Amino acid sequence: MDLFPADATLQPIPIEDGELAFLPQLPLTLPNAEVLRRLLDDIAWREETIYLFGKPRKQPRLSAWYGEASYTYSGRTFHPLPFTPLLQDIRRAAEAATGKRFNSVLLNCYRNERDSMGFHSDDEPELGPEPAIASITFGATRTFILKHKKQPATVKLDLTDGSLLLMAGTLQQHWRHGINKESKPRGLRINLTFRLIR
Ligand SMILES: O=C(O)CCC(=O)C(=O)O
Ligand SMILES: [Fe+2]
Repeated sequence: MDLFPADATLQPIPIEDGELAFLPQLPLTLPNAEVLRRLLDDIAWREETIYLFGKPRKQPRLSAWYGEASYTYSGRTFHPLPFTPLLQDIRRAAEAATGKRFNSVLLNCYRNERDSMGFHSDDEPELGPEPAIASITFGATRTFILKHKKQPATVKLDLTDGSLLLMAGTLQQHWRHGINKESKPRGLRINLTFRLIR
């Protein structure tokens, strides 16, 4: 009997200038499909407006913040909603799988293949210089793309249903990441990025 099957422990993904590790299935008490359904129904999803060169634009996805610490973003202070029992369970599982501590979560809902996330680094000062961020996916697979800031290096990872990707070390200093729109039909996907805000 294999007591430590490879897909039950966090596997490092070799990458220069940062740390990445992947767990194909985060151990949870509920099946992934049930977690997806509850997150879709229970989270206070918002379609945020962003201003691009002064013009209002709807973000191409739904989002929500939950947790125990307020945070500042683009000069505004946000007060997240308190963790729900399900989010507490997922946080505990993420902490057990990674050995890191988290006190807030950004949720993003990609309704179909047209929803996306622009390239960015999660490098807000309140996350600290080497933040550990646990990215957990439910539902459809989408390709997570990392682009190095100084070199022509690109890394693509398929983030599958129930998986956890840990970003850590100097990754946010050296890489941007995002989710592109796709032309092939994709179903609903919910991603949670757990963070520690100081
Ligand atoms: O949806 C994803 O996999 C990426 C989410 C992300 O980059 C973020 O929440 O900062
Ligand atoms: Fe991010």
